[in-house]
Amino acid sequence: MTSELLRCEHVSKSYWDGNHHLQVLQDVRLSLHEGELLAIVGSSGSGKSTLLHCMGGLDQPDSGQILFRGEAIARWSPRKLADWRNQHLGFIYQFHHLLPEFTALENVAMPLLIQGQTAKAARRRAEQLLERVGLSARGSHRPAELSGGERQRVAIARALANKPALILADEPTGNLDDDTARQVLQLMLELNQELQTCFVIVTHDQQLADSLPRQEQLHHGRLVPKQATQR
Ligand SMILES: Nc1ncnc2c1ncn2[C@@H]1O[C@H](COP(=O)(O)OP(=O)(O)OP(=O)(O)O)[C@@H](O)[C@H]1O
Repeated sequence: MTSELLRCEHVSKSYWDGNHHLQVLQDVRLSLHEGELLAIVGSSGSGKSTLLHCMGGLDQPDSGQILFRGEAIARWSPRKLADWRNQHLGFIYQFHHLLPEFTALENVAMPLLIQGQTAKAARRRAEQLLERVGLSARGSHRPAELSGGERQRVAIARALANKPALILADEPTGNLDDDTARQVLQLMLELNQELQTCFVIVTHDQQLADSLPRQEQLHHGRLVPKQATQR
């Protein structure tokens, strides 16, 4: 059994919409191990993105806590939180969020340059990553010159640049046709196996979640057994 990477302990979160408190997460308890691949599934508005944001320290729970390798991230200073994100986390979004004025290679190299690597080292690693995601011939293309699936492959390569322990992916295939979505998902599964990088993949696609090794279901902000959402 590998050791625990991230734990959500009794995480609850609500938003105030001007008139009411909207309870978005309720007593979420979740343990993730190094190298795991987990799908978080649930209908629109069930709290999936909010939970992912809390896991990545981009949003704070009202109560409960998130622990990374046993340390409560809420205790960290904003600087430590930012350093932690840079060193240990990668993010993938539904819409790739690549920088439009930079090439695929430059987009992948960017986190490495920000981390202080030399231009040469960053370029070499970016080239290796683009090759791994099947895009070595596309390094000089800008995002607008790539297909949707290629853009997501670049986004995956960029998320992996810093060799993170954990990748948080919010509907990474939500904007792709079925075939391309399957290929992108397959790539993430392979990378999870090869690199032992832990992936959390948020999706509302039950079929996709069923093809993954582990899934947790959110229903009105609570983690529930799968059959409980089918009522
Ligand atoms: N910053 C915010 N302020 C107020 N309400 C919010 C905020 N962020 C999210 N919500 C609300 O919280 C609920 C859960 O949102 P969340 O984005 O986590 O759901 P989701 O399961 O990811 O949905 P989807 O699949 O549609 O992206 C929604 O009702 C949403 O409107």
